[in-house]
Amino acid sequence: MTVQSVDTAQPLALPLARPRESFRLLWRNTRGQRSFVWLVGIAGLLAAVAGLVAPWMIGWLVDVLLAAGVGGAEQTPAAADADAAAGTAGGPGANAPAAAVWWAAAAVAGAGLIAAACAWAGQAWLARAAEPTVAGLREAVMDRALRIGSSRLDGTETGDLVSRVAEDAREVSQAATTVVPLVVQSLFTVVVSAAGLAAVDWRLGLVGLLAIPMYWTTLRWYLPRSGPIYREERAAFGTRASRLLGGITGARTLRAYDAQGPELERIHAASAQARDLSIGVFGFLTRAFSRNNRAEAVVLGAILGAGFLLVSAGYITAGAVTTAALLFHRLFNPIGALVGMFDQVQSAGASLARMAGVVSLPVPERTARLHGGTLELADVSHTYDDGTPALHDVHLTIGPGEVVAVVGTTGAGKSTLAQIAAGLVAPTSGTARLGGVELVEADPGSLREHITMVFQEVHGFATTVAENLRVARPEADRTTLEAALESVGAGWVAHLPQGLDTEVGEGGYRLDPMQLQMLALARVALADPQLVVLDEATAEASSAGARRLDIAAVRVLEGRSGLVVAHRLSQAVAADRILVMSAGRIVETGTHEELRAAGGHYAELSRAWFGG
Ligand SMILES: Nc1ncnc2c1ncn2[C@@H]1O[C@H](COP(=O)(O)OP(=O)(O)OP(=O)(O)O)[C@@H](O)[C@H]1O
Repeated sequence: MTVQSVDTAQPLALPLARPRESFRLLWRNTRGQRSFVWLVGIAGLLAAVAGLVAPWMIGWLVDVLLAAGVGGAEQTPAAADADAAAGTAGGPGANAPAAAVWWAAAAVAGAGLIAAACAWAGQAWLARAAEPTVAGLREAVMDRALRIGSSRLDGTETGDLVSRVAEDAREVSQAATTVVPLVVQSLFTVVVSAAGLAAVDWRLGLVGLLAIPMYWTTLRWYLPRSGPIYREERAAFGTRASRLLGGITGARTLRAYDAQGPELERIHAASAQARDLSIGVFGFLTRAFSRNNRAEAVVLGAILGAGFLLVSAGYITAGAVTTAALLFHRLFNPIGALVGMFDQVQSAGASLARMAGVVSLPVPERTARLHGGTLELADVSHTYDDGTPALHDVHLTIGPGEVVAVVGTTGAGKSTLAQIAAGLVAPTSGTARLGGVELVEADPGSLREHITMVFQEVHGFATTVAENLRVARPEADRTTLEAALESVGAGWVAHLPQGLDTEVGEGGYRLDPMQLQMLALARVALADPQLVVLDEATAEASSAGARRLDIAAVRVLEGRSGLVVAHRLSQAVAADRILVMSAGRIVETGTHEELRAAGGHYAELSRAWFGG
């Protein structure tokens, strides 16, 4: 049994991590991949810098051509300086403009190749960094989810926890491999191009800054609207899909009643709604981008206007203005992409915060070692987090080798008692001890060695039968596994397609509930604990199967103490003592004969079950 840590002092809702904690967790999980993270950064920076070459070269070319008198333009003083720098001063020869064009073309092509190589390498390195990081993150969440108190897992938080481990991990993983590369590349391009713009001329750089408030206004307009619109569209897609599926699966019934018409109308209505919403989303995106385009047109116009004045005043060359305008133009796509991806980044950030929230849950230190002995529950009461009372002042002692059965109506508190006896749930008041040591303080490994619990719903892990058994004892060899199976009468495993190596669980060989229960009992034999807690372990099987399971349970209990939650009275008859529970209390105690003679609840149940 995997004994989970117990912490009753937790608040009910699973927490969300703050952005800083989320980032720290993410960074911690990049351990081992950091060199790839840096390489991604360097490749992104190089690609962005290589992207500066084209605007720069075109600006230079403009100056060279102007200096050469191509287009009949007059040379400004600043152009003359540039000319000197370009080595074409003193009157260009006939070949100078042509050579400059060739040089510029070669530089642009070279830079393009470098940018492409960097983008390709960056993408490959990012995959190397992101996949193990997200896998580590998922494992960290899973690890914590398995170690926090099982009372939390059984409560209202289960769904939340499952969605954090499954959906949020998928969201983060998708973002890491699709959105993050684009965001990183866009950010580098924006920063490097803006720096390039300021380096060309600080005055033009200042004019370029005008774009920031304009983009900001677009973002403020876009963000609050985008989330609800996309959510509505996704919900409409979901409705359409389920309507279509319902129509297909129910086709025979619809035909039988000749009721296709109304169902088709409903499908049509759902499709029309999804279509209209998609058109609306398209319109919304167009409006968002047109706002961006407006900002870009205004600022580009301002840069050209300011450039005209600066060139006229002789401060800069026409080539510099060309470079500045092209650099500003380079911002358009990445900024558009950043705005478009903002809500995806936000949603991935929210998922990361939810995952980090699980990892931040404290797992209390438990160090006490158990040494076996008598199980003693004293004054035990339990109320679940949602306020449901389950147990009231329960006293129970199970000595070494003693088997106690618990019977009672549904909701009487049997399972709660079993989980407290197994150390899986901490009672809200009172104590549960084994050999004088409190179970809630016992080291999980020590608890696992001494107490094993079998639940009614036995899980078959998607792996081989052998690995399913090794959950209880990882080092067990095949002979040990076979002996354990034999001891519970599960010889049928040898007749499975690949015997112990048969894959079971999701997608594998389908084991029936009785077979799964037998594997669970074989696990108990492998774990070899002092105390076994069986919670309705045979309730699901058919009567023939139930008899075989009863025998297996009796064998597993031989030489051990046991607490058996018995749904069928036949399970309780052989017990040394029987407890009858009602509304969270133990109302009768005794052997089968004593309780029958007493004429109380048990006698009534017994008459109904066995007759007479
Ligand atoms: N995780 C939980 N969160 C909140 N309430 C719970 C939880 N588990 C059980 N309860 C409630 O506690 C009470 C006792 O339940 P428990 O499962 O211990 O009874 P039981 O005798 O084992 O019932 P059954 O035979 O149906 O399994 C019931 O009212 C039940 O609804």
